Amino acid sequence: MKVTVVGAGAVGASCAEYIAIKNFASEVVILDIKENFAEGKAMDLMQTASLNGFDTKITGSTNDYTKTAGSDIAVITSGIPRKPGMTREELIGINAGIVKEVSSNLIKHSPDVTIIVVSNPMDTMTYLVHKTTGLPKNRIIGMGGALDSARFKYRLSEALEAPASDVDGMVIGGHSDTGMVPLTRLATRNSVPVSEFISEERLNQVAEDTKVGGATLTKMLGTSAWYAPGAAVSGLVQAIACDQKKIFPCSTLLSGEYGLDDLCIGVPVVLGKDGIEKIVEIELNDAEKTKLKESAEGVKKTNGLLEL
Ligand SMILES: NC(=O)c1ccc[n+]([C@@H]2O[C@H](COP(=O)([O-])OP(=O)(O)OC[C@H]3O[C@@H](n4cnc5c(N)ncnc54)[C@H](O)[C@@H]3O)[C@@H](O)[C@H]2O)c1
Ligand SMILES: O=C(O)C[C@H](O)C(=O)O
Repeated sequence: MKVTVVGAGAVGASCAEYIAIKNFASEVVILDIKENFAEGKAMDLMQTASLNGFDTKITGSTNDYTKTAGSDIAVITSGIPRKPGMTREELIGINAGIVKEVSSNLIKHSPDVTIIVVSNPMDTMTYLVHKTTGLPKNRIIGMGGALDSARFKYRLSEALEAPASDVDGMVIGGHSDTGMVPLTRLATRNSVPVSEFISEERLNQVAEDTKVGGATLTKMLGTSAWYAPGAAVSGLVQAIACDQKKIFPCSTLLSGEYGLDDLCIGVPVVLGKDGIEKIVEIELNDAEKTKLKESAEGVKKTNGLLEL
């Protein structure tokens, strides 16, 4: 199993590190445009192999896509991150060109690749890859919901004073400060609805904190987060590489599911060797349907800024 990670920055390196530590891939290639940067990150990571006990071979490449040839999965993290006070949508001007060029280069050398899009604004970048590459829809996956759901579980665990491993919950909708839809009604602590443990007001606070999870960290760090994003991407890569058939909320092209059409947005999907093997349509209540519809309108507005 060969995995390419484009972008050797904060998220790309974190993602490569988690993939290696989980030890399921034979090879990870990291590619960046900055001279020797990916090679340096790869060497530094390889020097953790004996310490962390993995056999994955990690190599770096300065913009040489021949080294990525035959990749089964490619992760696109190249592009600029936001700074405090910015929205993800403001990154579209620079990142759209980068994502378009990178996805085209990847496919030239790996025609059967499954692409995971991370660069922001992620739902729109995922849609751009659909519009410009012609890859089948099951092989284009946007990562946002897996991260947002992890942040939701973190906030729930805080509110419940329980370990995150005891908590389950999912965030659907667009990966934006206003568009996320944390499904509080369906969140559980060891199968018990969380509403049995905390007030509606506290649960609403959990949802609001979840939605601004990325912005909160960007304010604290001066740039956006990387550990949880890297871990979330590695979870998707592992689900595909190991044909796990796990459900994650991912950004995928909808054609009527959830009453939505011609956009990529986060909904639950089954991930396995064929990428997105199924879109799971769960029954939403009226309030959730309205929030998802509003979120979709926001994503479509950003998609409208693309020069296709
Ligand atoms: N979807 C998500 O959940 C999520 C989470 C975190 C970050 N992000 C996004 O991921 C992106 C990367 O964030 P980061 O913190 O790693 O940024 P970063 O600046 O640390 O790294 C980005 C890297 O991309 C490289 N790059 C730029 N243009 C390139 C090109 N054409 N080809 C190859 N490499 C190129 C840069 O040289 C840099 O090393 C940002 O757009 C950020 O908003 C998304
Ligand atoms: O917040 C950001 O801009 C980066 C990423 O989308 C995140 O949620 O951490």
